[in-house]
Amino acid sequence: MAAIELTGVTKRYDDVTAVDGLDLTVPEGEVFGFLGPNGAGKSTTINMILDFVRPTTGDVSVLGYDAQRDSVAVRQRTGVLPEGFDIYDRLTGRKHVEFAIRSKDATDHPDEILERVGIADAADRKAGGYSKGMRQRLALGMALVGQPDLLILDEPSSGLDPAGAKEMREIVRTEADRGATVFFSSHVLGQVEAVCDRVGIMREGTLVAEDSIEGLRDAAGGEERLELTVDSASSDDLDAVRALDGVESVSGDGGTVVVSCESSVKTKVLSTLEARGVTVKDFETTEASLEDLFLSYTEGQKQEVSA
Ligand SMILES: Nc1ncnc2c1ncn2[C@@H]1O[C@H](COP(=O)(O)OP(=O)(O)OP(=O)(O)O)[C@@H](O)[C@H]1O
Repeated sequence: MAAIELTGVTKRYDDVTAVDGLDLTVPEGEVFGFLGPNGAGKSTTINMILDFVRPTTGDVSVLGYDAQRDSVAVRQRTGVLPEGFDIYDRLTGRKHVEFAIRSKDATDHPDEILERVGIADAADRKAGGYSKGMRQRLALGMALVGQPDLLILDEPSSGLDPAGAKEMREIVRTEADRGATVFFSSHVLGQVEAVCDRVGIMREGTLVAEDSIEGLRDAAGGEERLELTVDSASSDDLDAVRALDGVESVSGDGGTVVVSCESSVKTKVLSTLEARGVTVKDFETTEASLEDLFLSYTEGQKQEVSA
């Protein structure tokens, strides 16, 4: 069963088509990064998954349920970090989490949740006084309540400092390891790269790419350059590397081997040399920039600077 399945989903607002014939399947247990520039249709898609917005046409199924008919069941098993999360200024962080626990009929301990998201120290402070990043951490904590089968995180890194963004990624991984599906949106590829199994890139309401990070790298042109320092490599050794699928060019002068190849064959290059008795003392790679690739998929649209 897919955790999320959208089939031919379109959402129109008067003359704006926010989402245009979208087909998207996210298997259970996957960490899926949903990317795209401002206005690409990410929030609209998330809102349709949660039945906050109804599609003009098409079907949305979530955790095996019809997103519209069974929206209560979907929300019960889903943890959501919404975009622009509203806090209750007068309530403490702990009260927020207690509220989430009650509304989900969950048994979590509020302090454990607050500890996980790094704001245990501020548990008894009114959330109105929290910084932007602390609010974001609180929202993430509330989403984690009840061990949801599906986590939907809309721009989870927004407002987080680098340490917070890293902690967020670790939490995403931990949740995935216990079997949850994680679907999160971002307009910064770098933030999802380290944690996603797969990404989808939206542009003007359609999915323009859907792949693993590795696959995206290959699509970036495969222009990865691998520079190896070896004890000695003969021309036969170089020929053996040249013969590998995905290797574009090989040059070398005995002590150095330079290979242009698809990123997926990097390890094959190393193991081929080592199997031939060549000792690899050191290596450096220059990777294709994913951010450049992301822009190549989405360019032509106005880009706002991300928060
Ligand atoms: N309620 C609405 N009424 C009219 N147009 C809307 C509405 N909601 C979204 N849109 C339009 O649909 C398009 C997609 O918006 P959406 O919020 O889904 O994009 P997004 O990818 O989430 O962008 P961002 O990264 O800025 O949050 C935009 O052109 C937006 O103006």
